Amino acid sequence: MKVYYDQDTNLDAVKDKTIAVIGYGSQGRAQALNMKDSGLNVIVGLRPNGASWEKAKADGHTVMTIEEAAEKADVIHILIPDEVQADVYNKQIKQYLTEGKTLGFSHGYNIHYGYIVPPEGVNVIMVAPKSPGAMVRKTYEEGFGVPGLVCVEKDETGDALDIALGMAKAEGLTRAGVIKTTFREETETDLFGEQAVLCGGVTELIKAGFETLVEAGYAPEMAYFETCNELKLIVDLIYQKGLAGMWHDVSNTAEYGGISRRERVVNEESRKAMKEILKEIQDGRFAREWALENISGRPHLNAMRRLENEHLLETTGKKLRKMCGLEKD
Ligand SMILES: NC(=O)C1=CN([C@@H]2O[C@H](COP(=O)(O)OP(=O)(O)OC[C@H]3O[C@@H](n4cnc5c(N)ncnc54)[C@H](OP(=O)(O)O)[C@@H]3O)[C@@H](O)[C@H]2O)C=CC1
Ligand SMILES: CC(=O)[C@](C)(O)C(=O)O
Repeated sequence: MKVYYDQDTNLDAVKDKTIAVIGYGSQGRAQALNMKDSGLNVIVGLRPNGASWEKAKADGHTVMTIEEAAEKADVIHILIPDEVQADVYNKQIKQYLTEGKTLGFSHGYNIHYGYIVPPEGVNVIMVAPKSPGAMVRKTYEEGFGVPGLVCVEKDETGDALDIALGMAKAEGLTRAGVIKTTFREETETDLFGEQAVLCGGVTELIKAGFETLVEAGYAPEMAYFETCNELKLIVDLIYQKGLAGMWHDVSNTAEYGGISRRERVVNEESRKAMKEILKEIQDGRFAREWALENISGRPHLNAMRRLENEHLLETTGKKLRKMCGLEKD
């Protein structure tokens, strides 16, 4: 796969365009500030009575309603939650998508599953940082960036890829490296990652390890240190040096014990479950389930949030870090 870096990219295709960032949350704030600091003409489209309006104004942005921003912009970059994008698009954006404009996303979900169907004559691109928004901003301010993906679903003007790469450059992503892929690949791999590995898999592993130690009589603080706090340090090591580098840096005891026992934790059954999770993403079962959950007011998500927040890890983490001087007020 081709990786695009700073030296391969320029801002020519975007420097004279007005870019509307719709939404000012995790991604919206980070991407709007980075593009603005890179000299692009950014406007922010929000709902007037929402929490983001004042936040975006305080950050120095030109803020307006979603309709006004969509009408004024050459590029409309939708950075609101996936589950509300189709409704907002159909009611507040679609009518301003005139020929030659560009519609942008940071996740392929609504285009891939067909919840948003843009009109003819409009570019459809993706600029997707592979990182939470806060790190998109932090690394940019530190002079570097996070890696990202770009996609071109439709190129009506002949420069859709240049527009996507220009936005990626202005967001700092090409400092780390940007890969060109497709809406299908980004959607399916992103959903799989957040379900089976990053958010779902890892939190279940942490909770299972934490509960095993606490139920065996060890102090929650000890269990937290071992299964959560140190996990970050090990993952940092993997991020910097790869799996081999991490095994090199930990003790021989950890290396022997870890490699000889890990398949009793993540085993054939877990791998089979991962394959099933991916199949549900690929055949649309997850998307339909998530759509139904939202139509019915998110009863399951609300219940899961309550249970998750009552978990020992939520109360022990911050309190413990403060007790140990690892976290200031
Ligand atoms: N979170 C992440 O780290 C990543 C997210 N993405 C993708 O980026 C996109 C944005 O995600 P993310 O930044 O997490 O989203 P957030 O949940 O952080 O978005 C919050 C923003 O959306 C606005 N908003 C919420 N609901 C509505 C609505 N019904 N009408 C108008 N505005 C609304 C909020 O405005 P208000 O203040 O008025 O409520 C706020 O400005 C998604 O496609 C996501 O998949 C991609 C990579 C990483
Ligand atoms: C940070 C990221 O890309 C995630 C976890 O997939 C998301 O928040 O959507």
